[in-house]
Amino acid sequence: MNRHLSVTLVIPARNEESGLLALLPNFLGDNAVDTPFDLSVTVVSDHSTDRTVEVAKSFGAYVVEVPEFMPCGKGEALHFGLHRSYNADIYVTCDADLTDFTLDHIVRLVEPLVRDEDTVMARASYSYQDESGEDASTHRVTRLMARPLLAIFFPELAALQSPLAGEVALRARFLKEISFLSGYAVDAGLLIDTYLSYGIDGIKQVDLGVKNHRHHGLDILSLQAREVAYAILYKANRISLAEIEKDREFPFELDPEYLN
Ligand SMILES: O=c1ccn([C@@H]2O[C@H](COP(=O)(O)OP(=O)(O)O)[C@@H](O)[C@H]2O)c(=O)[nH]1
Ligand SMILES: O=C(O)[C@@H](COP(=O)(O)O)O[C@H]1O[C@H](CO)[C@@H](O)[C@H](O)[C@H]1O
Repeated sequence: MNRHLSVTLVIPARNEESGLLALLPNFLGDNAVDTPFDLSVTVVSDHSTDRTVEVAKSFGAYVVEVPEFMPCGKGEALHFGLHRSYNADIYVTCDADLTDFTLDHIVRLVEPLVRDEDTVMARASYSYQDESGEDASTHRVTRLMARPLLAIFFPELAALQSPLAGEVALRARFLKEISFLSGYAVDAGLLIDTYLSYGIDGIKQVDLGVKNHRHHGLDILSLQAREVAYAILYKANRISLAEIEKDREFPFELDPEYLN
């Protein structure tokens, strides 16, 4: 890798002050000197009411705040943050609640894009087992809903271990070509768009071992599952935008006007 390559890590964060306190020291501050490329970090505060903004700034991250007029949502935050970040060759995204996502993980996610021009997306692949080797209560939306539904409509994507993981490296030129879906639909939307444009060979998996992160209860997971199901059905042309929107409070496919 080389120092002329610019990489921007974009972290959507809604009330993540405690997550960021654990995560940001992994690659900002003293650890920043070791990057094999030019790395900048953008934290996108999504209507946070805690100290997310102050904590991110205290580590030297570039902070953008989703404007009041935009709805909350992971897709909204990523959409806004990616476009408000400094120009980079490669963008990496990660969730703010990961406890042991490090500079090494960023380097490993970027590597397939550096090695092969035809790779557009490199995505984290995590174990379903915990450190003791037991099947863990993890990837619940993935295993119970997303992979079975992908197996029906996009079988090649069902073979991915962690098709919803938020830890992804993306080539900048690809981001200019795609639309963003709102809320938790964004991860599945980006994945399927990449696949439809570049095929399975455009996507590489990077084994990052065990993922340690906060686990939501079934109420939030059920909302997540619905949004991811919408994304898969919509991209499979099995459901229309009108059908989705009558069941939602905000747009499913994000309006580029949000970026102006
Ligand atoms: O309305 C939201 C919901 C989530 N997120 C961020 O999106 C990432 C993933 O969300 P979450 O942790 O809820 O998903 P999980 O990984 O638990 O499925 C986190 O950094 C959140 O702070 C956000 O910016 N806005
Ligand atoms: O992988 C999954 O099934 C869900 C829930 O994860 P856990 O069961 O709490 O490990 O989490 C992912 O899906 C979300 C919706 O697409 C993404 O936003 C998260 O980044 C991802 O961790």
